[in-house]
Amino acid sequence: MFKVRTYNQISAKGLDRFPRENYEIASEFNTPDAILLRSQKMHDEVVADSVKAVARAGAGVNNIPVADYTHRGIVVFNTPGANANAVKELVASSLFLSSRDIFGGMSYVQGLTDMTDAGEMAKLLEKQKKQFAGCEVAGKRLGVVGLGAIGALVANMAVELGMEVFGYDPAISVEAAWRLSRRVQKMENLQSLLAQSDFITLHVPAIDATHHMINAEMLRCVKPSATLLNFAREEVVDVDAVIAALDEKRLAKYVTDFPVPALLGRPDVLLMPHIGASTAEAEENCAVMAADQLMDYLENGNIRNSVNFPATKMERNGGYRITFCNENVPRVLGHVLSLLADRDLNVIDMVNQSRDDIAYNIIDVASEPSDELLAAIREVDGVVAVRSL
Ligand SMILES: NC(=O)c1ccc[n+]([C@@H]2O[C@H](COP(=O)([O-])OP(=O)(O)OC[C@H]3O[C@@H](n4cnc5c(N)ncnc54)[C@H](O)[C@@H]3O)[C@@H](O)[C@H]2O)c1
Ligand SMILES: O=C(O)[C@H](O)COP(=O)(O)O
Repeated sequence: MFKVRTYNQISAKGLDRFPRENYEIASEFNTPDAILLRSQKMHDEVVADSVKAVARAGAGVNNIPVADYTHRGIVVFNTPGANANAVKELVASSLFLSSRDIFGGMSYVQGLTDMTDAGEMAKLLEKQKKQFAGCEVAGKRLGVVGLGAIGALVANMAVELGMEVFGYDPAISVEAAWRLSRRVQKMENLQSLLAQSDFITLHVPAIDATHHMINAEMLRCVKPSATLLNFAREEVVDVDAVIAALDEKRLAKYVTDFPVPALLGRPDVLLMPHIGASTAEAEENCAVMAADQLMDYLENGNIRNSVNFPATKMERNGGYRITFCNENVPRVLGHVLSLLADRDLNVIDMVNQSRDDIAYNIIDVASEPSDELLAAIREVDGVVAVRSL
């Protein structure tokens, strides 16, 4: 029986993937085999040595101490692209909400509680509507920073809206480049993108390289009429620099899914409570994908969509499966294979993959590995974690 500890609100569709005859799912377990979460901050959480994997039902993993888990042999998964459409749709809404005074107009109408005569009201609205006029997004320039799962959808959507679209992503993957409309123009640097965009939308992960990538210096490049949209993470933007730019009319508007108190009460900001991925569809997609990846790892040792371990898959063709991960240094695999040979264990099939400092191995053997063998593997210099499946 595997125990999966959940944090946050995980879609029931995802939880239903776990067959209850093999899995116990609960938000309280002292020694779970795996953790399934969304935005729960794990940096200060004590995670038991029993944990073999952590699945993030979502994209961003900055809430997880990934490097620490890697050293402990804990595989961290995420669900690339599973919530991208939800974010794209919120960005589309935000383009419209920031270019037209939809909120202002709606609250003005709702405030006319003293009116009783429909004719009078219609006359008043026709007279007052000019205060809520705005602009169209068609024909405007959108700069998309980060062209991964979300950025590419946003860029393509904006092309369809008739916008002129520019993209900046120095590390774009081949698959992401294939997904991108040919009408998205490639920018060589962030400053050039910022200088010509009417709207700038950020879709990069929160990593060291993107910390405060929008800062005072970068904000000096933007047009005073520009709107900045941040649906990526709070850390990507230096919010003090944004407030200074808004105060000095060097930036027109800031729209973000990551509000801080200093932004409250300003007419030039639109603040949302981190709802980019909060649709039934996205929550379901993420939870199902995360659950499937976790089960394949717990039951078969296969790794798909991990952010710290190499993608590894080996079909099961009978026999008994041993998996182990080790520091990515010479002789560890050879040493483990010699332990198998010493015990006359025949290898049916094996795979060895590495990623940065970590290596991961699946070995299928003809007879059942003993506890003594597993303990001997665990003792090999450089081995971090061993399992028999
Ligand atoms: N608001 C929300 O609810 C919500 C929902 C989903 C994701 N997110 C955030 O959006 C981020 C992106 O999600 P995704 O699914 O598109 O991820 P992704 O990994 O598919 O794409 C990220 C892209 O950013 C690019 N990139 C990295 N560093 C860059 C840099 N310095 N400059 C320009 N581009 C850079 C990468 O090359 C990649 O193409 C997530 O990491 C998460 O923080 C927020
Ligand atoms: O990185 C993500 O996937 C989003 O920020 C969504 O976070 P959530 O799952 O907490 O809504």
